[in-house]
Amino acid sequence: MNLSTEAAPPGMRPDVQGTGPFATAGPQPIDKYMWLRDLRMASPSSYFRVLVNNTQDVLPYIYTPTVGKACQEYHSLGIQTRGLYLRIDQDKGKILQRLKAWPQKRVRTIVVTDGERILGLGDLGANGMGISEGKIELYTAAAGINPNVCLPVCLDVGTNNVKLREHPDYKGVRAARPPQKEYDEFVQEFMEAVRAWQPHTLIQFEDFGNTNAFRILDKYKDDYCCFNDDIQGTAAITLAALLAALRVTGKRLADQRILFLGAGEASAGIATLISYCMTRRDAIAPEAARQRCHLMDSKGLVVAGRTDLQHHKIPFAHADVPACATLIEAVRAIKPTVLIGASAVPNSFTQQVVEAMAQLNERPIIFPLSNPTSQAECTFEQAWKWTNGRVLFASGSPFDDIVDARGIAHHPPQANNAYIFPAVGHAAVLTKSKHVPEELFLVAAEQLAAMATHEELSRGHLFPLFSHIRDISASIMATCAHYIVAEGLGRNPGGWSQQDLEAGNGWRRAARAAMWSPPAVGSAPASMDGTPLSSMDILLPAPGAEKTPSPLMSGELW
Ligand SMILES: NC(=O)C1=CN([C@@H]2O[C@H](COP(=O)(O)OP(=O)(O)OC[C@H]3O[C@@H](n4cnc5c(N)ncnc54)[C@H](O)[C@@H]3O)[C@@H](O)[C@H]2O)C=CC1
Ligand SMILES: CC(=O)C(=O)O
Ligand SMILES: [Mg+2]
Repeated sequence: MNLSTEAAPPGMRPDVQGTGPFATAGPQPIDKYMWLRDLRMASPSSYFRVLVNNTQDVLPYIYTPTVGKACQEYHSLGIQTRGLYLRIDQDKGKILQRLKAWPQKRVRTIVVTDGERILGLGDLGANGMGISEGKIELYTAAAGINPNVCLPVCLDVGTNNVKLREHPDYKGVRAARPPQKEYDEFVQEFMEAVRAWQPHTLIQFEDFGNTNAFRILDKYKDDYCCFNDDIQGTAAITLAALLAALRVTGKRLADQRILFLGAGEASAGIATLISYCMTRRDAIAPEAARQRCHLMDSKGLVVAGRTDLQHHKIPFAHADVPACATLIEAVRAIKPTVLIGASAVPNSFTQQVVEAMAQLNERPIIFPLSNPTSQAECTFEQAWKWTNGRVLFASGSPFDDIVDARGIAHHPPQANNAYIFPAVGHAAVLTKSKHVPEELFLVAAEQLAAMATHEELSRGHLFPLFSHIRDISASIMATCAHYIVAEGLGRNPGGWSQQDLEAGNGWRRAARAAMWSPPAVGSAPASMDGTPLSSMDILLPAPGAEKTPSPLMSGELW
């Protein structure tokens, strides 16, 4: 549909600074983002129908890459957030009080950021709320968590982004990030307050800077139902992509040599899970498995003897490789079968690097994972061209299809943790899991890796398309929920007996039944657990808005 010819529905912002979806110049992605936000406020049922029925089409607008731009401009977009800000200068010592005063009385899923590392865009302070909002929408769209029980949170502890915090429109705390002790006390107060307020709530840490992310995860992972999406969710999707690629090449995981550009949350998380998987699948020793993973940071290859290494890099500091300052040197020294980018350095997978990978491997596996698109290490087109179409590719943000000389379209798979976290998180919520064990990410990855059909694999699709995400999530949820209960960490989903769960596809049916869906057009807007959708202040539609036909619902999306 052409939004530029549509009239703005009543109650909706017609435009953003004159370039909106209804302007004659045609809508920009950020306008579509704003339009969807407005639709959510005006008519939540319509919004969730759009999201659930068109997830793949809408994904680039509510999520990467557009959410990156939205976070960069959040302070000047006139956004009214539905999330909860907790400010270190005003709410310290009063977080529980704030939570108890919040209009949602039942919350089961929280995505929380402190805004320090938003995608590959750096410290965006309070603007990071946009990422918590975007991720929480995917819990509903992809895994059917009732939106009434979802809460995006931003811990506003200040920002070291001086330009942003001095901007006249910036609404966050206008101070530098605090010292670690003060920061840790604030996070601790938040964790305890959430537990006191809502004991069975899953907490997803999102886009924290890596100096805090690893420490926070280590501190809370065994005592709280929580996980870090950038470390653990990313690990699972990347392992899934790799295992699916190996279904194409027919090679063993333990025979791979994997080189990472970037040695932060994503890379360390992926390398840890891959090596763990090697020990489980191919029965090799943990040390030998880690030897197959090589990380590069901004100072060069991570090798034994370097004295400047953060804690999370040390397991991957090997003695049997030379110090390499550049990626091409490292490719020549290590001869990787797999090249993974999680550096947020655009164009770092140069023609020389990609061609070297193509010389070393019949089917080079190349995953530029950095987000948003502007930070990707290379594009699909480049990887395709420089390997003569032999690449097995997956990227963090979406790229266009390539049509080859025979007219066959090749769709670049998206290796984004959005395939994983909604289902893993919903499984933890459904079973009231005490915590989120590391093993769950392995279970989820193996499940997803097996899903693409041989026909899909032959066209480079490592996973089924995101348009099937609810089916994908149901399978992952079922396996994860089963695992949690079998390990004694949680309980059977409410209303399901052991006998029902063990019969036929019992766990899958239970997962499916737990998925909330928006009400059909014309029916009363009620949620599956009986809570009226309109009972929550944040989701209150404008009077009569439900009757307004949405142009988004009338046919093809943009
Ligand atoms: N596809 C997906 O699902 C996900 C993608 N990501 C993306 O991965 C990127 C990195 O995220 P994190 O690991 O969490 O960040 P991080 O800040 O923890 O790590 C970044 C790493 O890149 C390294 N680096 C920076 N400049 C470099 C250079 N010139 N050469 C080599 N290494 C360099 C840094 O030293 C650091 O080790 C981001 O763009 C993020 O959006 C992160 C999580 C999930
Ligand atoms: C996808 C994601 O979590 C990130 O880029 O940070
Ligand atoms: Mg993230």
